[in-house]
Amino acid sequence: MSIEIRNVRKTFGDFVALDDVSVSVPTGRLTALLGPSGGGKSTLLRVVAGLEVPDSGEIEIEGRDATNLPARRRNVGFVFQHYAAFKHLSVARNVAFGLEIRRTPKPEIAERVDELLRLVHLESFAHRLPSQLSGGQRQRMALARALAIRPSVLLLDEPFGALDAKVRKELRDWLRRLHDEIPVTTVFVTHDQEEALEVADEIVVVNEGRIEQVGTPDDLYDRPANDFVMGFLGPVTRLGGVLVRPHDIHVEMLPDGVPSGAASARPGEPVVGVVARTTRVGFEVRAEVRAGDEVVSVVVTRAEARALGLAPGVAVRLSPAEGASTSAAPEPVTATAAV
Ligand SMILES: Nc1ncnc2c1ncn2[C@@H]1O[C@H](COP(=O)(O)OP(=O)(O)OP(=O)(O)O)[C@@H](O)[C@H]1O
Repeated sequence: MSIEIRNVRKTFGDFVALDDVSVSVPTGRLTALLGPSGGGKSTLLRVVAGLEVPDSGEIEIEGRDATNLPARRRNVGFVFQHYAAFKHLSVARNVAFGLEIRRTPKPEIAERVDELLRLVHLESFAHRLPSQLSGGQRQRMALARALAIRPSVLLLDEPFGALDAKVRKELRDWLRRLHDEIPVTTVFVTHDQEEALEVADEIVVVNEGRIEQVGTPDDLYDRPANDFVMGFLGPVTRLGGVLVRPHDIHVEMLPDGVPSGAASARPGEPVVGVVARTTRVGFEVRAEVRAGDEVVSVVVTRAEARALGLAPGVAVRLSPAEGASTSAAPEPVTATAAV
């Protein structure tokens, strides 16, 4: 394991930002800290970087106790959402900065900067000032700068958060490829579940100062440890007392309508209801089915919707599809999330 976080507690006044957090970050992997705003992701990253001192607990980096090491001696590279470049220095000098303060010999610096600028596809921008770069290019420069010192771990705090959706997506793909090329142990913070599912090898779900679950994207999506993880990783709907993903619902038509008294199914049993509304979004059809007191969200493909004759007013029987992940749904108020 590259980073071991053991029983870390961090408070700000009365507020508990991290509550006895323990997690291991595997070597050479791309790990996402995922969770809602204010959950403690950035605080956890900052504790690992040495920018925040925990009240108690331990941090080990590459087998070495780093709990009391200052940030500059932890050999970590760090990139923030709003990257502060040296405005008056060229891109190349910004990338070289960490090496210059470490008194690395000049020819070695020049070679390393060339290599890094090639890696982040900024070789033709070496002599520009940061203000002459786009937001995405600036974040790539920030990554090159963080990598310059050959850190044993790379910590990224919402590195693409401030960019527009298209650039964000491009950078996300690029980060995945970059990591495959140079597999430095990398931890990045995101509140975007799609970003975590797409990019990370491993996801740590952080909420209210605690770890909810650690696993691969598949583990978390298919085998969520609890309702929170299930709801956070993708849309869920309430179906007869359980939570299920809207596309994991098997739909059958009831040509004779809803049998009387059939709406009160027990948890886990099929539910019958009437389609209230259908909406086509791209290749999907989303349907709202009114079943007793519940409104169930269902997603099927256009072809399925056509084959079934799914339309407002028709009666259907709904059940979790084979192999669907389900979870108990204790709170009707929050159970039906937007699809
Ligand atoms: N220096 C500080 N002083 C007081 N409270 C703080 C400080 N830093 C963080 N907090 C609080 O700790 C909690 C966790 O913050 P943190 O930034 O770690 O959350 P986060 O999960 O990264 O959220 P976001 O996605 O919004 O950045 C928040 O409620 C925040 O207000």
